[in-house]
Amino acid sequence: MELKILSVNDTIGLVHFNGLLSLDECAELIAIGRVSDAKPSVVVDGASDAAYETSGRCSTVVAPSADMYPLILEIRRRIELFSGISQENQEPLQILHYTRGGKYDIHYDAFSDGSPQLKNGGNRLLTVLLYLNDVEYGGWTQFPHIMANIVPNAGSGILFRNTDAQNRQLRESLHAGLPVTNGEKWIASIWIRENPYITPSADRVGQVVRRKL
Ligand SMILES: O=C(O)CCC(=O)C(=O)O
Ligand SMILES: [Fe+2]
Repeated sequence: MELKILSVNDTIGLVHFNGLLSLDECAELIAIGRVSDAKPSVVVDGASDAAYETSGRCSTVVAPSADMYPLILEIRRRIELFSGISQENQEPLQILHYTRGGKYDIHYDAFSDGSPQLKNGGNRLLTVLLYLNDVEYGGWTQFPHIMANIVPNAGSGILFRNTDAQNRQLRESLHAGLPVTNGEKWIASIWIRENPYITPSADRVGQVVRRKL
């Protein structure tokens, strides 16, 4: 693995890198995404803890078990080395697929004060996004406060901070996945918590999913 740093922004510790995954590994993750039972992506409501589908987040998601796929275990290990934060603090790796028009409107990954989600390992300190394919056009990850636009390219990725020194939402970490204008977009995402991640119990997750358009 030969990691190259392409650019850095200090305000949110945004590191744009290349080479954490090989192109073959990107293709393998996409293949895992294709064979898995993908569901519409959801957004978690900070106050109520409900997860809901919304037109503001238009993609499908799978979180394949790391026990089934050695590559996913290996990626978790690499992210541990790269981020300097224990693997235990990582939420499960998600593979996201956006088709044409797919997007994720402007949002914070960190939870706001008082969110019940904070009980599952504290706040989301860091986000790692791995771009798995070249998008024909669009699908940039945009950070309006720091005026950064990241163009998704296979094998590249970004890491950034979501929280300030008090582990509260960092204003400048606001970001969006802009609409895919042409082609499709595959990414893998991992959120890294303050403390070891506690998986919410399956039946609770099942209960909170409801449709809100
Ligand atoms: O698709 C993107 O570029 C952004 C994804 C994102 O912000 C997220 O999954 O939290
Ligand atoms: Fe995000």
